Amino acid sequence: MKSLSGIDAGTRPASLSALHLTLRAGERLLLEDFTHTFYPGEIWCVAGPNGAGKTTLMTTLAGLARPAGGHVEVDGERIDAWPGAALARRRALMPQHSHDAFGASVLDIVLLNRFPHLTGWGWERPADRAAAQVALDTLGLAALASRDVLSLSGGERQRVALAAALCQDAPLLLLDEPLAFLDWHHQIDCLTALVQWTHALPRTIVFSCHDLNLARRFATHALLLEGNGVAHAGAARDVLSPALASRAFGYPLVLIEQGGHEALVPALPGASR
Ligand SMILES: Nc1ncnc2c1ncn2[C@@H]1O[C@H](COP(=O)(O)OP(=O)(O)OP(=O)(O)O)[C@@H](O)[C@H]1O
Repeated sequence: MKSLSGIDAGTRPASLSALHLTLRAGERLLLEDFTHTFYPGEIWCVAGPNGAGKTTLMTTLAGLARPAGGHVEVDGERIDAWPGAALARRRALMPQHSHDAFGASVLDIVLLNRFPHLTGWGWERPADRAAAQVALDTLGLAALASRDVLSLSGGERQRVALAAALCQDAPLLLLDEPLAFLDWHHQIDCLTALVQWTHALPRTIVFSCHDLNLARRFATHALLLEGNGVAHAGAARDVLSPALASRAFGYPLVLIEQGGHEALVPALPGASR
């Protein structure tokens, strides 16, 4: 398999592996015996209908939830064997929801994610402030650095959460619906920034997303969960195809093409496909 970085998967060390992973929600089987390896330079979109298990998978891949079967490895080591601070330097998780219990500046909120890099008394160093500034600049948030996070709009707060995850400077980023609350312009800006972020080291990004068209455009690969134990993994355009997406979402989708653009859209009732 080749990624956008142009490096053969076989010659690179794996960032993240799922080995015989089985996920359940109560009695419901979400994912069964899933084995896959994620490599640097790859941007994976996790897609699937509501309740299919995207958040459950992201949380499990981050090592914050135990799978019903199988296990996860980061850099070839079982995730449950990693010391917490060392793991936090290797992988960052942006959860689906973030709650602000108290007011603080945007810069301070982003700086909180430098905790895995702090040493001694735990005071941040110039390098930590520089990393926070880079993350804010990357997401076009520099002008908001001194604003109280409680005064931000939902979309601005979402971008701050993404900046905080970038500031952690981990080579593996797990982002649960990073585009929620964002308008199209900001969705595209964020995805463009993530593509550049991925190629810089290179890093690996796994993000969940409901917009199949943005995923087809920006992700190198896709993991489509059907929510019944079945998952499809591969090149984004192959996996997010009309046939597989129609099956996963339980609604017929068609691919329309115009002037080099492609879009998956719900089929009109009664229209020929
Ligand atoms: N603690 C829990 N106990 C029982 N069921 C749970 C629990 N947490 C999640 N679930 C169920 O697990 C299933 C998968 O949830 P999950 O949040 O992973 O789905 P998702 O694909 O991220 O959904 P969405 O697109 O709506 O965000 C859902 O049916 C949910 O109700």
